[in-house]
Amino acid sequence: MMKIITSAQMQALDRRTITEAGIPGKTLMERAGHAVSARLEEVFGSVRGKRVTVLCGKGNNGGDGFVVARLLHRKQAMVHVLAMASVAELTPDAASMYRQFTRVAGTSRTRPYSSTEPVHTLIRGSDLIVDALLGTGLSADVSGRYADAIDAINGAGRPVVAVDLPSGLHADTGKVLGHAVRAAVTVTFGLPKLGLYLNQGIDHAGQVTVADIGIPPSFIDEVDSRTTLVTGSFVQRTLPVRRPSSHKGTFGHAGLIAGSVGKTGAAAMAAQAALRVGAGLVTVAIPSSVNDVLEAKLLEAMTAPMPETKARTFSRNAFERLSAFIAGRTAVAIGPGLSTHPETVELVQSLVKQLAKPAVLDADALNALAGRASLLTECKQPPILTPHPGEMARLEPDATAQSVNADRIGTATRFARERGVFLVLKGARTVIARPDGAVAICPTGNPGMATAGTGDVLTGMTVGLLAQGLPPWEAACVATYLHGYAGDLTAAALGPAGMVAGDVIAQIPHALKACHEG
Ligand SMILES: NC(=O)C1=CN([C@@H]2O[C@H](COP(=O)(O)OP(=O)(O)OC[C@H]3O[C@@H](n4cnc5c(N)ncnc54)[C@H](O)[C@@H]3O)[C@@H](O)[C@H]2O)[C@H](O)CC1
Ligand SMILES: [K+]
Repeated sequence: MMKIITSAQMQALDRRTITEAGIPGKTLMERAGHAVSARLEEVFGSVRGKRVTVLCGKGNNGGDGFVVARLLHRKQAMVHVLAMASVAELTPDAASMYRQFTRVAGTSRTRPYSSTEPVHTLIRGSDLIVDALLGTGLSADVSGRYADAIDAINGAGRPVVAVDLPSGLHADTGKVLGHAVRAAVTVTFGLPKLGLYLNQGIDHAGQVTVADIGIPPSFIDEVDSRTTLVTGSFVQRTLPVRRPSSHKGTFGHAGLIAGSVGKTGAAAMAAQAALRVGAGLVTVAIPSSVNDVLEAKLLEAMTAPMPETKARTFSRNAFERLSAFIAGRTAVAIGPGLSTHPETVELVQSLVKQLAKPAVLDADALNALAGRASLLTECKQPPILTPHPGEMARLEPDATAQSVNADRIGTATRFARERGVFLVLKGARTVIARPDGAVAICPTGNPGMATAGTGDVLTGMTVGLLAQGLPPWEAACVATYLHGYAGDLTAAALGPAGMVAGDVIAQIPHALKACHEG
């Protein structure tokens, strides 16, 4: 995992690196510029012959921009720099990089930014735009020429690469201070900043990559941050290993308590997802009258028909058999498609109270706990809850989906600590919290996943990893990352509008393979 930090923490790391590790600020700036230039070509291809407009602020963010301009000029891009400040107003490092740029490109390649038609035309005529106006030094609402520049960038409808942060975005809160650049790609330096993963930060940052610019790891270890980013390397080293001697039993037996009349699809998708993420065996406990329907949908997964109500949902008479069902599994998931029939709600509450297996509680199991979250402290093992904001609001007194989304990290951290559970608060971006107060943010996923059933898929993937022996924290983080990764592969292949949950299931093996290979 990678620590996520605030701009103040980044600035302190910057200062320590320069003063204690003796790495000059200009070296950091040069490395930052190289990282942006490399990422720009990785995403958009060779810059040779392309018109690239670099907008540079008066601080070190602007300084990074002058480095990018010089590097792209050397790669035969047609670079123009629009400077917000005269060289006399620049920070010393930025001024030095400005002079290095004009030395190789000539002063004709740079001009002062002005809110005039020729400048706007130049921006609109770019193939690519580099935003080096403001970074962690942003300290007030953007106005005046900076606001005009940001609006001109956004109005040009051209791909934008943001240096460290999209200008105008608050590094700690992800809030837009008046005006903010909408970037296709953001290259942030040292460590990820919280604002890139919160609120409007997600829309404005685009694809975020973190560039290593040589901050000493010991300094990073000393930063006090309880928030981390789930990374591909964390997933790669945490995924279960399949040794040649492995057999079905090695990968556990996942049990699902799911489904009711009209909602067998949720059970089927969760079961398929559990198998696709590598569980050895999967059995679905299902109300008896819809058992045959479910069997028709499933090949590899088994089913266990259970006593039901007249409404064809789990009945309280299923309690003993479901308790034995849970005892016979490596891990269980309760919830997809259960319905909120009063008898089923009562049954779920009784099962949760005596849970003594690694477990996932989702969907209608969470709805059964509405107003009864105190039952969770009776679980013998802390379960993983996977609410979306609406389900989260029902678990919390006086909460709404809006109030949950207004403070996603705080809500998830508080609930996980108070109830002693692992909490996956779904949404953009998904937040994973654990009983000791630590919290992780998942960088994968996209709006195409806002479609019926993707929650059931995540539930299946999570219980599938629990069944393979991953502890709850690792299972929750890895399942969420893989789920979002499979969703990203699906959106890339089918487009975000037309994709459905079943397509995400089909991409799970590809996401797994990509994460294994690193
Ligand atoms: N390890 C790293 O993170 C590195 C960071 N670098 C880059 O440096 C910037 C931070 O530079 P700084 O000079 O502190 O501030 P900015 O360049 O972000 O801001 C410039 C300047 O702008 C003024 N300002 C603040 N708010 C506004 C506003 N609303 N409107 C207009 N002007 C505003 C304020 O005076 C600032 O000083 C960081 O983001 C990185 O890009 C290093 O160069 C490389 C290593
Ligand atoms: K910027």
